Amino acid sequence: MAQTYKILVLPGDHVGPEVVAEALKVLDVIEECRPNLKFERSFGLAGGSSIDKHGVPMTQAVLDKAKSSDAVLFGSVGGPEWATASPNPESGLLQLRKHLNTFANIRPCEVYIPSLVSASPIKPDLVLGTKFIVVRENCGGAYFGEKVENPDIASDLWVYTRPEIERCARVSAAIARLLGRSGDGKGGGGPAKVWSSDKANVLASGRLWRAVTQDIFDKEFPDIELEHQLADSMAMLMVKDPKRFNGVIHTDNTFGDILSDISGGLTGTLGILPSASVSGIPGRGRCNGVYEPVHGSAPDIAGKGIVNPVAQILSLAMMLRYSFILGEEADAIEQAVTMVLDAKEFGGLEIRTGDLGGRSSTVEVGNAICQAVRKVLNKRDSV
Ligand SMILES: NC(=O)c1ccc[n+]([C@@H]2O[C@H](COP(=O)([O-])OP(=O)(O)OC[C@H]3O[C@@H](n4cnc5c(N)ncnc54)[C@H](O)[C@@H]3O)[C@@H](O)[C@H]2O)c1
Ligand SMILES: CC(C)[C@H](C(=O)O)[C@@H](O)C(=O)O
Ligand SMILES: [Mg+2]
Repeated sequence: MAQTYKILVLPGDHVGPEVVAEALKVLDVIEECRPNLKFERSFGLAGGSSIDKHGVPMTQAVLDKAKSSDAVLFGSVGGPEWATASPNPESGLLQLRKHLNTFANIRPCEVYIPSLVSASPIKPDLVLGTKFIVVRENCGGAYFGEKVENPDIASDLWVYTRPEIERCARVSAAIARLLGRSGDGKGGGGPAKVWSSDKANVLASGRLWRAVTQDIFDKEFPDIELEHQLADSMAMLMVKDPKRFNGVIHTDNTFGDILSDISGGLTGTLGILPSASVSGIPGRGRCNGVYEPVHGSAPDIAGKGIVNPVAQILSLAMMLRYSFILGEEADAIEQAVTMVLDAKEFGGLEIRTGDLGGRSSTVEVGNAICQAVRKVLNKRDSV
């Protein structure tokens, strides 16, 4: 009897549908190689495309469908044509995250092969070997506090409660254990170091963030090394000396948004950075989640067939790992991406999109990754 997983697919706007199409091809390959797994997919509108059809960026029907699914594969939303829409496309994504209580957003950044280094604007010896995972609080802070919006005055209440910080700290600790100090993803060398990033020198919410984080690590994770770093200097040091933060960066919603885009500056592109917004503690059984690249809808390159699908495909791998506990299949996707980026798969032929200095199309990269996934899984079966 096949194990069935229900996935709601929300491609969104602009490049969203282009990259989601490639991730779905990879899912087809997993099904083809693993006949005992079935990924039942339903589709919906989100963001601008939902505004155009329904007048709102997220309908109740889509929210209900998301809740009754095992996970959501999300593309990206927004674009200049909805710049004055109220509510705007982006608020649909926030509604979805809140509705599913995906309180932690896991955003890995890794520069692990020389061919990726060439795409980075940072000096090779500084950037090669960078491996950190931002764990961003995802359902609170300035994003979700009470808003005032008038023509002459506006405000966003940046509010955090103790339980909101505690649960995010538990995810950061779990990720530190899974990642391991050696960065092998299997917890090698004991838990990775956790850097908590805040503005405790200015913001009351930052002082609470720091105090609660320290409490939780003292009480529940005394074996994990924790260090606090102000978010502004962290942003500077991440660029100057990225490997300094190898480990886990535990931070609030706003700083997490910014620090995870700095990751894109380190890799030279957002096109390879995935993310998982999860509603539970990784490693402790299945949880619902929204799997979305860090990048947005990239209207500047949409419709040209040149967007990098890697971030979306790696987000799919995170779905398999965290929501479905299919670690082997997730590993296979990650390995396949490395094989393609590293030009190890196709006789040294460089298959990569323009953001990584290549000339391949979105579809060519997607096809190459599919082929590599097939190879990895079939090889495993024959061992
Ligand atoms: N998860 C989401 O849906 C999400 C995330 C971020 C931004 N947005 C929205 O996306 C829209 C555009 O935002 P933006 O331009 O500030 O950020 P963006 O992430 O869409 O693009 C920033 C730059 O990175 C490039 N880029 C992004 N993804 C790429 C990929 N996969 N391959 C190659 N190049 C890539 C773009 O071409 C652009 O030059 C806005 O409406 C924003 O609110 C949505
Ligand atoms: C589109 C927007 C709501 C979103 C965020 O700020 O969380 C995006 O920038 C991201 O990083 O996922
Ligand atoms: Mg962002």
